[in-house]
Amino acid sequence: MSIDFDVTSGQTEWRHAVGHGPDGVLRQFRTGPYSFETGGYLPEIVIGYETWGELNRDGSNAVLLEHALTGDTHVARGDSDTPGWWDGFVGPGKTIDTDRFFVVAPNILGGCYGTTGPSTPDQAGRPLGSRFPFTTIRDGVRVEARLADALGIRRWHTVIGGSMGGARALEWAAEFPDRVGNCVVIAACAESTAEQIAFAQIQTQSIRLDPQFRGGDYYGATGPDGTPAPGPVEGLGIARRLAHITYRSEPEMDLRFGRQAQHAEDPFGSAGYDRGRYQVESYLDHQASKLVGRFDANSYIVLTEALMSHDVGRGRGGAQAALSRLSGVRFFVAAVDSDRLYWPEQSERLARLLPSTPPVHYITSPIGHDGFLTDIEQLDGALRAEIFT
Ligand SMILES: CC(=O)SCCNC(=O)CCNC(=O)[C@H](O)C(C)(C)COP(=O)(O)OP(=O)(O)OC[C@H]1O[C@@H](n2cnc3c(N)ncnc32)[C@H](O)[C@@H]1OP(=O)(O)O
Ligand SMILES: N[C@@H](CCO)C(=O)O
Repeated sequence: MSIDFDVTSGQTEWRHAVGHGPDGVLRQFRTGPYSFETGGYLPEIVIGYETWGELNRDGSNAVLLEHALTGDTHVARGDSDTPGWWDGFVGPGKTIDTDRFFVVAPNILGGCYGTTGPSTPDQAGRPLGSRFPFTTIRDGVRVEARLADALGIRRWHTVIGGSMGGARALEWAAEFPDRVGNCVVIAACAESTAEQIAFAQIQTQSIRLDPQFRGGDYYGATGPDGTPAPGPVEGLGIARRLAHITYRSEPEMDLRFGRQAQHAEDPFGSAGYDRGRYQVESYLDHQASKLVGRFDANSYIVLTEALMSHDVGRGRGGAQAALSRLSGVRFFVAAVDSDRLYWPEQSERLARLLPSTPPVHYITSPIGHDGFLTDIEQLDGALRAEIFT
């Protein structure tokens, strides 16, 4: 499918300059036309990204930091007013020391934080919506390589990410092994498993089955009375509720919420009917409402399906063959011990398939998968000793 496309017609003032301005401030780069792995095409892809620190003369201190599913480019506060999602981990004197390293964090292809995605308008100003091509993690990496070229980075000192960010980091190593010095894969695996795909499918279906989804072309839609339609917020909210359960552990939820009512006066019928609200329901409602307020439903589908497609061995003779070729890349593999979405065994398997069979480092946390966000500082010592020496 060919689409006339003009990123300048969007609401955002697009910036074409490449390089870095103030730390932690979004910039955008036009990469040009792109043919997707499974056959789609767009005449222009823009990548939104933030940077911290200075690239040294030989370009050897560049770190690529890949965010997770609903993450964004704002990893650290930098010169901005807003804290980043890995603030304790990236910054002056921190594990990824921005006094020493030049850190680049791009929004993934298909996202909604500055990079071309389904909400990006075409030349006529109409969001791409359902016309946005099927996207893989590999597609995302390939367009990021163009950003690296433009920034003058031939080889990354390190590519690092957690969860989907870990899948992106691994795919970078497999696709461009001579461009990755170190690869840090946290709470991720070699290929999405049947269970991960199953959880993901329920999420994408809950959005698609929302009547407000309108086949993906819900932008600017109005209701029968002419007022703006809400978009598939109910479906997106259900997707986030389910996803969030997988991001947390059963013991943590039980300890935090148990069977407690959100309000002491809430009635609890003996059969669970005619009741008030359990605390955990209120918590999930809150997580849903927060995501709905900050994320585009089509991007959620595109990125979830990209993650379903994650398979480092696809087209490379399988995971073992693909990974066995990566002897020139130093790997650091980490898992969260209580993760029930990316089970530690999957990180152990990934490590076993790598030529160097590195040990798996553990984040010890009762939280579950989200421990790669809340407890990342636990990797400080090992990362300083092995990667950011
Ligand atoms: C690598 C990446 O790029 S990933 C992107 C990073 N960002 C995100 O993931 C954004 C989504 N956020 C999250 O997933 C989480 O907030 C994390 C993982 C970042 C942090 O987790 P935690 O600090 O453990 O947060 P937690 O799960 O306790 O949630 C706290 C929220 O729940 C609310 N909450 C707690 N109990 C209840 C309850 N009974 N009823 C309603 N709300 C509740 C808190 O008020 C708080 O609200 P706030 O976030 O609006 O301040
Ligand atoms: N909290 C993370 C979990 C997925 O890794 C996110 O929303 O992206």
